[in-house]
Amino acid sequence: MRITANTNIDIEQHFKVIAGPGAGKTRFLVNHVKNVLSNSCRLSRNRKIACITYTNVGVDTLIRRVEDEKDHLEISTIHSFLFTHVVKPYLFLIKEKFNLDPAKIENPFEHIFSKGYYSQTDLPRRYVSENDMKRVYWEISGNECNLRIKNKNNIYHKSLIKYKMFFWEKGIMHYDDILAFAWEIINKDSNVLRVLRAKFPYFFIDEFQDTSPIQTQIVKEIAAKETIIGVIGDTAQSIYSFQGASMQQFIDFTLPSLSIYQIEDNWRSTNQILKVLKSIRTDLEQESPENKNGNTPKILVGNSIQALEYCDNLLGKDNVVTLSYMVPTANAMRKRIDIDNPANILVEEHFSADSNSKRKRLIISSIKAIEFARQQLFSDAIKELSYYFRKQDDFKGQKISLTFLKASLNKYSIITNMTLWDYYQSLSLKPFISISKIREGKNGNMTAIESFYKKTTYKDIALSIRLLKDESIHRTIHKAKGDEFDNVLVVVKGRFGRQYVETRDLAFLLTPDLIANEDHRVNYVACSRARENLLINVPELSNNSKQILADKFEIIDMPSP
Ligand SMILES: Nc1ncnc2c1ncn2[C@@H]1O[C@H](COP(=O)(O)OP(=O)(O)OP(=O)(O)O)[C@@H](O)[C@H]1O
Repeated sequence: MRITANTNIDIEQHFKVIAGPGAGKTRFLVNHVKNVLSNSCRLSRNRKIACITYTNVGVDTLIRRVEDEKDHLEISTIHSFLFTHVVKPYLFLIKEKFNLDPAKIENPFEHIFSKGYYSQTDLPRRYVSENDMKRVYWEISGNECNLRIKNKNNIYHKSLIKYKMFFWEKGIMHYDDILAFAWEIINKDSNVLRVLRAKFPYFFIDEFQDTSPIQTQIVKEIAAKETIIGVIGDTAQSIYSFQGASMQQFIDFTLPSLSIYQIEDNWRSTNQILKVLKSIRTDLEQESPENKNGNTPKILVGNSIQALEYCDNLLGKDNVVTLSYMVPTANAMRKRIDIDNPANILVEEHFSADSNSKRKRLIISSIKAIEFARQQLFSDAIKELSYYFRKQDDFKGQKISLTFLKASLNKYSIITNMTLWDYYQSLSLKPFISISKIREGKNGNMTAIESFYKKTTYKDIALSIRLLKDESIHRTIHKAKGDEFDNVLVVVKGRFGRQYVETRDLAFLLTPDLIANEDHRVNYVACSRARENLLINVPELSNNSKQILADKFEIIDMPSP
């Protein structure tokens, strides 16, 4: 059934809302929450509405929009919700199965591959590479939840569990473990579900297209009694397959007497931007109900920093949000450096040549902290650093961290141009830092570690740093999901260390296929964030493509740098 964002639907019926970008899904959710708050007799101080959204941006947007009605609401990401209400309080139920010490387990972390732990497992080196370990995920099959490796048919569950247990023994739980543990717990003791349903008579999930199979399974188990489930999403915005999500999950999702609603229209973007969006996506004829008119979208061909300067001149400095596919590109835009073919390397992976984990952790944390502080994320910066100085001041290392950060920010223009070697030496001169010496080679022959430190720059590392919470104007597309901006510059580059190739990297405009191609969906999400002005930067554009795109875009060549 077709509805609008302001329609009041039956509050005691499971529902699924399907709609394109800017249709008002978040607005619908806010409106529906208000409707439930006003009309439900099943809420109290201890019985709340759970609002789950996939991103921190989503959480913040909802909090902002629901304003002062937050008391009967629990707004969080699915990981944070399941950690707080299922895993943390009931971990003891599965402690034997996974050899866990509930007292030790802290907040979850991202999985960072550990060579040391890997070498202690019986994982067959010939078949499972270190790189494969980045694609480990949990999968439910029948009555079991098993660890698997994406794109591998063989099941290495027992060996993978052994690897994971090394982390758990140290109190380190990964984000994906939360879902598996939550599933194990609710299947171990039905009382957990009973309590959960009693606490949350309504359970709404935004951005449901990015839900993984385990999450869907958990939601269905909650829905079996009492709790009303509502899911909202858009298949064309499914961009988290690397975390196990699939758009099919959203398409197939059903519950007994589920009502299905559709919201059409696009309230966000101008007709000119909608023309671009419609050319990428043919299954949806979105119109602007207010018939918003604006500027023709632009393709800026050439150097990305010149493109950014062009935007500054056209729309005012810092009035454009740049959206990039990869973390290094977003960081490079922030630092106003044009980089080609960024690779997708985690900071920790850069340091594989250094086997001294204490030294490399301190160096990595210090760089992370400086970069967080540069983005005004001071509490993240201090959290990252204070551990190392915890015994050296009366404030658990926070005072020393602050002094370090202040001095580093003052000298940032020098630090950012240092080699890692010089940076490491500047750290070792600080009286409150104790760092073990790097062994140097003899007779002009550098050791592997020395060579890495001398050939890598601080800047190389800084470009790979992911901000935990990114609300800056230079973001990755994934971090901009659910958000909207007046002016957007989508920065298109070669990716994963590959040279830019127009037929592949600009295919989302030239030969779009949102069903089969996640990269196209990611770029579609980027373009659909723009309210007034959409600009796309590409390194080069063939004459043929210029002709194809000329009916939707003004094409502007940047002068040679
Ligand atoms: N019925 C409406 N009347 C006026 N403005 C609306 C209406 N619905 C939505 N909007 C506005 O349109 C913009 C997009 O709405 P919203 O963020 O809810 O869309 P969405 O469907 O969640 O988008 P996306 O999936 O792309 O994140 C917002 O600025 C919102 O205020």
